[in-house]
Amino acid sequence: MTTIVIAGGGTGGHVFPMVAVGDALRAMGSAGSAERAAGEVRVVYVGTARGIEVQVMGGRGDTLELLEILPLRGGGARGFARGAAAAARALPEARRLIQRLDARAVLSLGGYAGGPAALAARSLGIPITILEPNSVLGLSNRLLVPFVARAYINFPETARGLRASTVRRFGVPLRRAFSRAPYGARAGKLSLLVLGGSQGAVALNQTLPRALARCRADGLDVEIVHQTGKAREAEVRALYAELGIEAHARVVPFIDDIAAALAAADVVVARSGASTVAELCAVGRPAILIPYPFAADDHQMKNARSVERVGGALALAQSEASEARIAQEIAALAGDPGRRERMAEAAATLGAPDAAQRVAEDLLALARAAEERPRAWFAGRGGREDRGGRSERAAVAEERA
Ligand SMILES: CC(=O)N[C@H]1[C@@H](OP(=O)(O)OP(=O)(O)OC[C@H]2O[C@@H](n3ccc(=O)[nH]c3=O)[C@H](O)[C@@H]2O)O[C@H](CO)[C@@H](O)[C@@H]1O
Repeated sequence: MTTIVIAGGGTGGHVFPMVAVGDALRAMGSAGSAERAAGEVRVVYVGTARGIEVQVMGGRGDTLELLEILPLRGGGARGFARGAAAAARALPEARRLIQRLDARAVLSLGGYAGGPAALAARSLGIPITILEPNSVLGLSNRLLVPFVARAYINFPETARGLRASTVRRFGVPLRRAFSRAPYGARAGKLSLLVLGGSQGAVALNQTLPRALARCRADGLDVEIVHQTGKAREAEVRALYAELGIEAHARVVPFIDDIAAALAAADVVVARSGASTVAELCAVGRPAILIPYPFAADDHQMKNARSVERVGGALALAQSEASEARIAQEIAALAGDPGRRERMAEAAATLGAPDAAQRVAEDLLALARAAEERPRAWFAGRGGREDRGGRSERAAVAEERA
């Protein structure tokens, strides 16, 4: 059996690609698959108690191991120092965990747990890889760059600063449900889907109801499905009611089946987290993207611009995204089904629904190649020295026995 560790977490943007790769790996190791002959595949997720991995992986019955780690970003210099100290303390714990799991490869998505789990594995001579769905490498993945055997990326510009031999541009791994859905642009009623990312978006919660009210006051037949984020639905529902348009708005905190919601939408108004954008493109829907303005290195704007450049979306900075402007853009799209159709087509050119499968295949090949090689090969490249010619794994197995 080959055990692969997928580490990271925090928000949906980290956790859902982890799940996507994990499911693809398991499918490859299950009966009926060509890779099955080489043995079963076990996937273990490593995260922290603070992220949504606890709910997501917990809800799916996956194996999730938790490390105790603090964020490096967001608390200023003192917060960084505290986080770095906690990460350093987490290393021995992570090392014991990787040894206990007998992991053959580690994939880090960044987030709190990704760095320590991957560094621990590297120190044991186990190949490590990173996955970066955004155009700019996250902090924890950036620290791992010198040690990685592979960097799975989505945007071409992410390759800058990475060793070319390690780069594989497969896209953002998506859960299986996401695939191209035919787009029947028609005049008449417009179904709008508002997505605030895994946590919802306060700015969209405040602006979209008012924009919808304007559209309807101007005689447009627009209906809305509005995802608000946890514990925000009551206030958003109240706003639609106050504006007298509650009959035209379905307000929900979270949507379990985003693929179906996208397929049912004529136009999507959304934040531009990497997975949201990738899912939009995989399904092929026109969008108005309003990036979260405080994302690290403004990466959401870069995500949005990449779709805008091919003609699949309109990217609106939050400072420009007034209710009047949004209403105006919705009206323009409502009145031009041909344009919407072209945007849907354009967005779909960026779709990569097979990214999870491609990452899984490459990762498994890497793990199996490493299994066959003496551990000293890795140790010679910066990993820990082999003990007396025996592989580290053999030494660990002996210690355990
Ligand atoms: C505020 C912030 O820093 N956000 C970051 C976070 O966003 P966030 O966690 O919002 O991530 P994404 O937009 O990338 O992905 C959201 C994921 O949650 C799922 N989903 C969302 C809502 C819902 O109701 N149901 C549901 O299943 C989506 O289908 C998607 O798979 O991680 C992304 C990936 O690193 C980054 O690009 C974002 O900048």
